Amino acid sequence: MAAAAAAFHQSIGTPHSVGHVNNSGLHQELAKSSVRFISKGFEIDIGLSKRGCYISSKINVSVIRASASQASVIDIVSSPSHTKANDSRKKSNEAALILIRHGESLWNEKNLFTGCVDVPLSKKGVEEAIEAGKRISNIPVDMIYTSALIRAQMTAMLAMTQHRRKKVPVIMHNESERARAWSQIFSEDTLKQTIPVVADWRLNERMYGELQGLNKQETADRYGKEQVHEWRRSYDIPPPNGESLEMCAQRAVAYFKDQIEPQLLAGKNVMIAAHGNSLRSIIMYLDKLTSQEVISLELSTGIPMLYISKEGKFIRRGSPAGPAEAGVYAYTKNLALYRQKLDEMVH
Ligand SMILES: O=C(O)[C@@H](CO)OP(=O)(O)O
Repeated sequence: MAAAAAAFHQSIGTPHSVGHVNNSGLHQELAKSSVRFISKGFEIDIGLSKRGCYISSKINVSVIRASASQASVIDIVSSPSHTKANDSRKKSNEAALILIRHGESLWNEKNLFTGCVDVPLSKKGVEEAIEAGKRISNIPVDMIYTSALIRAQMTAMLAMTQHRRKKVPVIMHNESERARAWSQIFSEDTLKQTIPVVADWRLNERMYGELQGLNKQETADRYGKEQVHEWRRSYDIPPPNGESLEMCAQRAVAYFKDQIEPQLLAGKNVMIAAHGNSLRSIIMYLDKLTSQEVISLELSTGIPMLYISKEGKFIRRGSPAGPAEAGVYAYTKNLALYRQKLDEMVH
């Protein structure tokens, strides 16, 4: 039953245009000198330099170069008897990694500091999760990691309701011997049609200490905007009795390196549904951001981000635009083939 494991994902980059900036759920951070937007496959930095205000954008050229020499995703659609495809996958080190910040929660809606308080998605958050699922519905997922918090788990599960492959995400219960034994699956065929979901507290939102449950605006009015900004967006200054981003990054990145990266290196396609700060930590590691760069990185709720893991490197591919847009899935041959197989299954 331990076989009920496995899975990872790839990401895709997209061309960018300043014209897209305002319509894609982008978030803006009140950074002191610069702001980075990440959405739909492009990055835009806006900031102040000695010469005035600047705007710069980035296309990852490796996106274009990233070819697809392997068939790592094909066998996920094909029957298990397609051993040739399976062999190809073993040789391949390419895998997709999808990151999704949970949809809006009931406390995001109320503008409350949330941290590790376990609140569910709002109605809008449910819709965002479903929309995120549509965007990734043509991308293979072999394994899902979420935090221990319901808003991330709801997001992962709702997103998977939209996936065209129709595998069933199943939460792994390894918290005790009995939990493990009682959640076993006794059919190999059924098992093959499942996606293991591993929930771990190390992917949780950073613990917000004594700010948890407080209104963000009221806290700013009371302690001053500067102080609240320092608590929310400095790298190594924790809020009262809470975790700094640095502390959050220590456990989230350690978990990524220990548990998730080996799966990617084995060619498994992975989705991670987590939180603003645990994902910023992981992106800091993937994109080799400095502590200065990460503090101005903001992630929108419910927007999937894709990376390709290849030969130990992570290539940002942005965010798939939607199931109807074929182009975004063709950034690697593997993703295009996977989608083609899905299309063939339907027709
Ligand atoms: O309240 C929280 O837990 C987080 C994420 O919503 O807030 P912040 O934007 O300050 O990181």
